[in-house]
Amino acid sequence: MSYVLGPNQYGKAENRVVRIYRDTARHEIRDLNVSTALRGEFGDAHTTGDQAAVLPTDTQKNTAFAFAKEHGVTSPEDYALALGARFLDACEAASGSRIEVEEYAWDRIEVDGQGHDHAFARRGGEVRTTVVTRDRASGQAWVVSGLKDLVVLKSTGSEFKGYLKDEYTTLQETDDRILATSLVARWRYESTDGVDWNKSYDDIKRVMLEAFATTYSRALQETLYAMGSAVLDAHPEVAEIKFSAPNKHHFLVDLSPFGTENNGEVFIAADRPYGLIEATVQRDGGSDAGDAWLTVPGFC
Ligand SMILES: O=c1[nH]c(=O)c2[nH]c(=O)[nH]c2[nH]1
Repeated sequence: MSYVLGPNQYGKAENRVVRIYRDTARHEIRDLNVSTALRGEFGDAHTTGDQAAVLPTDTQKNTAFAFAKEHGVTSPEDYALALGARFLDACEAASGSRIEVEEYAWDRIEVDGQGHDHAFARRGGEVRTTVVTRDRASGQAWVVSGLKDLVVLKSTGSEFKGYLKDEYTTLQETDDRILATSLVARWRYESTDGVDWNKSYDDIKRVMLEAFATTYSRALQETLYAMGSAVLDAHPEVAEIKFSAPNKHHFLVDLSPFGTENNGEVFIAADRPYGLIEATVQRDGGSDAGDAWLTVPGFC
């Protein structure tokens, strides 16, 4: 039997490129998932192992990040056209390039009726949840309501420093980082009577978003505590609130090998592993939770 190489292409899939425009205090964000591929005369790479014609997928990845700064992202189309042309220039063996871009849209978080300068919520929105538990013997009922998949991001106003260090610590302290999470929050109502559930939900969400946007963050832990305290302050009908918040890490990309500065403008959004920060904010001497959390998994 003899074989010939059929259709083939290669590239780097799903580069999570986050471009922040921060020339003024009012930041802009472009959040992309970029997949690149080249096709053409790459037979030798497959059949003889000779990689001379191959522009590595690692280089394609670097180019995707460098172009987010050097060319910019005014639209997925314009960025993809530029990237695709660059690969044809850089790789003679390529007869074609294919750039696929998915863009995640972000809306500014509203604070006092105004879009915040550097705090955003991902468009598409959250899922509202409730768990109601009833006990026949006592006749009691508990309502635990909340939300999940509320993806929020601050492009500044967040630091992480002064933490414990040991011989395994490599994390650099930072005064300015992206803070992002996909929030799960659940709150227990004091009572099942006299609550306007829809109004309460809408305002608790508003209060949480506003606290996220306006609290300078020294850690996600501090931000969660501020959000929880703000909810308890504004909503006497809420007994306690629990959060589960993955720290969606955004790492600054080193563009210096390409002679390009990166002043907090281009990040790689990593999906795993992630910090998982979980906390309860409750009233001092607050009411007994009874069975409220018995069947609610995933919280400490
Ligand atoms: O907000 C944070 N809290 C942490 O506990 C932590 N740990 C870490 O590595 N980065 C962060 N960020």
